[in-house]
Amino acid sequence: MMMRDDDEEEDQLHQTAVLEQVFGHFSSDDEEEADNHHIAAVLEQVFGNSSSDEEDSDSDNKNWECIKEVKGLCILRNFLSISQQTRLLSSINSENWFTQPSINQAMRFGYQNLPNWAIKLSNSIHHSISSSSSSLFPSNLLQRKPFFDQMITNFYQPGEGICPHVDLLRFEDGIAIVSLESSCVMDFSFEEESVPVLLNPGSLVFMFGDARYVWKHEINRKPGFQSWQGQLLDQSTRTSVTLRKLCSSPST
Ligand SMILES: O=C(O)CCC(=O)C(=O)O
Ligand SMILES: [Fe+2]
Repeated sequence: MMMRDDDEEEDQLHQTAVLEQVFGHFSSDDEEEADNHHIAAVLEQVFGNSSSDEEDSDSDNKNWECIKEVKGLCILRNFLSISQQTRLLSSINSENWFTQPSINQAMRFGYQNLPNWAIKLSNSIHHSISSSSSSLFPSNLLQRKPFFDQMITNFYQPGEGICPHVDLLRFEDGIAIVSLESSCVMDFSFEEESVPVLLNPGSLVFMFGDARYVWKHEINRKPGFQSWQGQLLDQSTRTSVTLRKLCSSPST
């Protein structure tokens, strides 16, 4: 969080006063234990929950990696911390979308129909993209409102993936995919060329231009196909959230 200097100074004074108040009067063991709880509570109040806050700190200095062979394909590997991944997964699970084995995909159309957690995710993706250094991304994409208004959550069992495809033209340029649980390799292909990209849990993929319109993407999780740097990847369940923007006048 950014703070003005004078706010910061005032805040430090406040913290000192609180710490003095907390640490100033240890006596017996019982009292000490009670105090420890109190200290933890006050520290949390003053500094926030440090274990998660440290990890969840702002995304400005996280680094985008752009895949040079596939123009318009960028990935932010540390988009979500472990605790953020856990929270997102539990929000998805509380939708109860995937309680029957036959259902492995949930879609929502229209900004007002997105779950709250998807709106927060969309805001956070927008922030990560717009705070990236220099001109990695086309500026017209960043200015559209809402940034995303369509969501697909896919739930994959081991062995399940997605066939090669280009996303439908009814969606605008600029598509985001957030990966959770099992790592997987997504293959981008164009004519004879194929480029494997590792999608680690917590990563954010953003595709635009050629990566979105020209290259197909595919995940083949059939036994034997998921290998990265010569090593077969462990396959457990995988969840992904894809966010897109519907075109205002739909194409076919
Ligand atoms: O699950 C993924 O990572 C990709 C999903 C996808 O490509 C799509 O829904 O169009
Ligand atoms: Fe897709």
